[in-house]
Amino acid sequence: MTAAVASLAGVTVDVSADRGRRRTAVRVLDDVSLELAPGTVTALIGESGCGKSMVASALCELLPVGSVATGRVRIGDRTLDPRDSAWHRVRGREVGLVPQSPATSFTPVRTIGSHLSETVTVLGADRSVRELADAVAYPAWALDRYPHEVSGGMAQRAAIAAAVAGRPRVLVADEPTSALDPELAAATWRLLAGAAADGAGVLVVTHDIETLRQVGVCDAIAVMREGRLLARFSAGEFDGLASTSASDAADAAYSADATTRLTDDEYIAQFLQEVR
Ligand SMILES: Nc1ncnc2c1ncn2[C@@H]1O[C@H](COP(=O)(O)OP(=O)(O)OP(=O)(O)O)[C@@H](O)[C@H]1O
Repeated sequence: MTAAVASLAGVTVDVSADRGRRRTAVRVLDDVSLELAPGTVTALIGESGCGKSMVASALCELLPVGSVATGRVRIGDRTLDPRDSAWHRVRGREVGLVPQSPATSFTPVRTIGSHLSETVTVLGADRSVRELADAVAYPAWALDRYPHEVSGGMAQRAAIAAAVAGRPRVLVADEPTSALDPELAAATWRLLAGAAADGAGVLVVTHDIETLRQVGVCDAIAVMREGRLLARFSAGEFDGLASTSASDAADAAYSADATTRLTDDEYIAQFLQEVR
């Protein structure tokens, strides 16, 4: 296998939470190991609250304040501690993040063009604002628009333009299609696949595995449950399982009583069912 462009090795994260009058630590990631190969798109899936966004945050060191992380994060040739000051230079340049709500992640008092211009300057990007806009099919006439004046799809394109400006070797997108209709979702997946075609290792957190698979740009699928990474499949393995032996387990999982706790295999089978 080609050397990974990013990896998590045995990453465990505890965040502190209020429990009545006491503060307790809640484990949100439990010994997670994951590698991203260059030129590939990996989808991270699993039920709500299982820790997908925490994995994305760990790859950018954007974990909640007060969280305690152990394990290793490697980006390119660097192994970074969670509080390493080098993260300031790594974010944007080596790891790009496409946020879940691009329209609200931009400052409302500045235009999209102004945001991209600042990103280009800060990162010393090798493409102009116009070139970045062209790369993601963001219309030049809309660079003077404020974030609230553009559609969800346009805001998403602008966010991807900002994330790829520094030509990061790792691109992390947290539910980038959650507010988009299927057509715009497919266009977003293709843009992210374009970053992979340029050599990046791309991780997408998504509940939209069906559209992603339909577009045919997904190389690997990792399944999470309760802070653990249960399994990682190549797209071919996933398709094979979805169409054959897993079907029975999926049917069993779907018909299981709501109070019945699924086994890990049944849990995985639920997701196979979605793309069958
Ligand atoms: N800022 C935070 N502070 C404390 N706990 C948090 C914070 N963000 C998330 N959590 C907790 O961490 C756990 C994992 O959350 P996470 O957002 O990673 O799940 P997810 O799989 O991305 O969910 P979803 O699909 O609903 O976005 C959950 O128990 C959540 O309540």
